[in-house]
Amino acid sequence: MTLSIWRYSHLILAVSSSLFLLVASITGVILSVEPINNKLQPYSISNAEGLSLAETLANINARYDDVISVSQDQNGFVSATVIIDSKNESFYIDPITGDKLGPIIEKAPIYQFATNLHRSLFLKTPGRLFIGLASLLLFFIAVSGIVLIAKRQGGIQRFFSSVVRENYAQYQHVVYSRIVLIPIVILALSGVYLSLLRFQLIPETFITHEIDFDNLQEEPLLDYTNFELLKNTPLSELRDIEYPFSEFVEDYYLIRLKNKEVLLNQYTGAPISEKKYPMVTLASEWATVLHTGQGTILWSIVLGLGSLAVPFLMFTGFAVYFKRPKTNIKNTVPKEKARFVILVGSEGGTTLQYAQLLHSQLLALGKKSYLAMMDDYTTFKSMEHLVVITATYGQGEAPSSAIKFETLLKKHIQKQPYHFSVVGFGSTSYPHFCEFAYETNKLLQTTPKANALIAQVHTVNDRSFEAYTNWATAWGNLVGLNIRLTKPTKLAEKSHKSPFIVLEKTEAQDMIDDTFLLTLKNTNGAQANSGDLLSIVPGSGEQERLYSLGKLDDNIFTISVKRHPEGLCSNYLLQLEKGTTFSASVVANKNFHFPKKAKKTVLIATGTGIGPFLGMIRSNSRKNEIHLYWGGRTEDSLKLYKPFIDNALESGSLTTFIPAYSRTQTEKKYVQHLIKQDGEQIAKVLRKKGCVMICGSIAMQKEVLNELQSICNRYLKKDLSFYQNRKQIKMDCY
Ligand SMILES: Cc1cc2nc3c(=O)[nH]c(=O)nc-3n(C[C@H](O)[C@H](O)[C@H](O)COP(=O)(O)O)c2cc1C
Repeated sequence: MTLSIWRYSHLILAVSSSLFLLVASITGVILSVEPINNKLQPYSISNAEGLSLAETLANINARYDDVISVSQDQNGFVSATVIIDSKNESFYIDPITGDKLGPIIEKAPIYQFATNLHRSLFLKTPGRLFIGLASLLLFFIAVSGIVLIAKRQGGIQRFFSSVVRENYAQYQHVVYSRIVLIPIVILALSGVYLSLLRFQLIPETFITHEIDFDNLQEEPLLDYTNFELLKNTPLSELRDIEYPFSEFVEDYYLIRLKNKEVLLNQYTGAPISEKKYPMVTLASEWATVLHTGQGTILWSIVLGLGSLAVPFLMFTGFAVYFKRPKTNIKNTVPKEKARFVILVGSEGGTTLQYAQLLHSQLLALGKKSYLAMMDDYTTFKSMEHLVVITATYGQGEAPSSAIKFETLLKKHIQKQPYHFSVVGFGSTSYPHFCEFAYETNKLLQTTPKANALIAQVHTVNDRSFEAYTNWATAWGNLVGLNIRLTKPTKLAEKSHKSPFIVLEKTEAQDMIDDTFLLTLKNTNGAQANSGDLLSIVPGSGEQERLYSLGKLDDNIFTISVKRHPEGLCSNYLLQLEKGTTFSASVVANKNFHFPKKAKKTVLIATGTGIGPFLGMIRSNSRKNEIHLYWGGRTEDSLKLYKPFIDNALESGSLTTFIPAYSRTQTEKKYVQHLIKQDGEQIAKVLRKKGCVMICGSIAMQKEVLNELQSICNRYLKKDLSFYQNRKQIKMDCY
């Protein structure tokens, strides 16, 4: 079944049962306190479990003349019903001394109220039916939830591997449901069972004894303390024992043990009848204990927490659904007439939102653009340009709107030639970054009539609007259109601007490879760490640009900037004078913070990617092992950072610095070559729970990841994803 079917089933089940589940779970939390409260009453006697039934009865009979019955409840509390002054009295007793301990616990009104609401909503039979159905739906919700988590995590074997955080509600929903799913499944199933029992859909069977009254003997007479069964059965096995009603031989001891019922001749102690409880009875008891937690504090707490989690999961689950972008598409141009066809592979709807920006812009430019999902692929008679924009899910799999794309692509061969371009939306936090986009690109390359406009897939990490718009502008140039996408407010992050003062700046004449460093002081104390991003908007109506921050001191940061000849932001930053104040905001990038616990870290960067690492190395006051691999063009390229690196090596905050220069020798050397060369040492870092951090271009990231994968295969016999999931590989590439 496809992911979307599971997701919709999960949602519909949750919506249809939400009110009942809310009532049942809140009352369930209240009811989970009752068994804990009961169990904590002082009626449990240590050492009593070792007593035999014969000893227990002897102790009680010695204290009371007329005993009617002795019982033991789920808490292990022993009670007796005796006649005192011609009146029946029931109370808890000490089975060793026979002392009266206290009155039988009565259900407090709050528990009585909660029980009625929980079982039947005070609606008697219809209420019981609703609650029974809600339990069944809860079971299906839990099962579909398990499937969804397994799919999201990339297989059941990775069920408990770390969850990629996309937003608060989604993260909490997945993390907490993994913890409470098992108790919820048990609660739901036992609830269904108890409802079926109540409606007699599971027939309750009762024990009936056949007694041969004519053959009951009074000889050989034995004292009850010598009855075999009473002597050999421990008290812990007892549920209750009813004494003979009279001295007639036809009256007997009725003994209910945990697994059977026995009738004992009161004179000889011979069993008159012995019957094991039927499976249904035992199953019903188990269902009751599992559902109510009676008799165990630990299970009651688990059930209480499970019940408490239900409203929380409902809340976060609905939040996930309502936060999901709307995905309805309205086309004004019929597909037969469209020159531009944009196909989207999306699951959560964000990719579609981005695609809609391009579609609207094309329409605004008077172009015939048609927007559809990848699974709507068909014959497009006038198509000249196909743009496929797709997310990746699972382990590099298609999102739900692109599952049939491959089949459809082979089925509907276009008559006219056309150009195609593929944009991949994904996240470098997942092991198979944008893999489905790469596969789609490969597929299109072998499709008749399809010609690549841009051979490479353009990847967009973590919905970076900047990365997307860069591609859109480049694509527009190739097709002769001036595409300038503007970030819709709904995609804009809410960030608070702070004033930053320029403390230091590489002078234009000192720039190497068009790169310069800016040292900035934040004057109103916005908190940031190395690896967080500085968002700068170079002019009103312009898109933000993000720069990775290196924290040099409290409120002092550095950014490493590559000037692009036409780059609005890089040129804006370059012309800032020392002492100038400008406005920017900090965007948290928690996944790219220096690891707190790792003793050894490998940092890999090219060009300006070194920026955040400068801050991380500076903060390494504990002198943990840090190895920095850096790729630049020539030795000259290092000039900007050299004083810093030399200083760090001298102070011990950096252990080794290994550069790769691509233009100093005839044979080009890149960081991935260094990684390959030092594979064994890097494997050791990963094995010792150390961390590898990568910052720089996506192209470099791809090569380095390939090398890391080979290192993991060769030295560690594990897939790279194993370390990615443990956050031992951290990346921030652009
Ligand atoms: C369950 C799940 C699995 C994902 N798996 C991958 C993956 O394997 N590779 C990748 O690059 N991105 C992966 N992503 C990230 C998405 O592709 C990315 O967030 C994308 O922007 C989602 O677009 P959509 O909202 O249009 O579906 C995954 C996201 C989720 C929620």
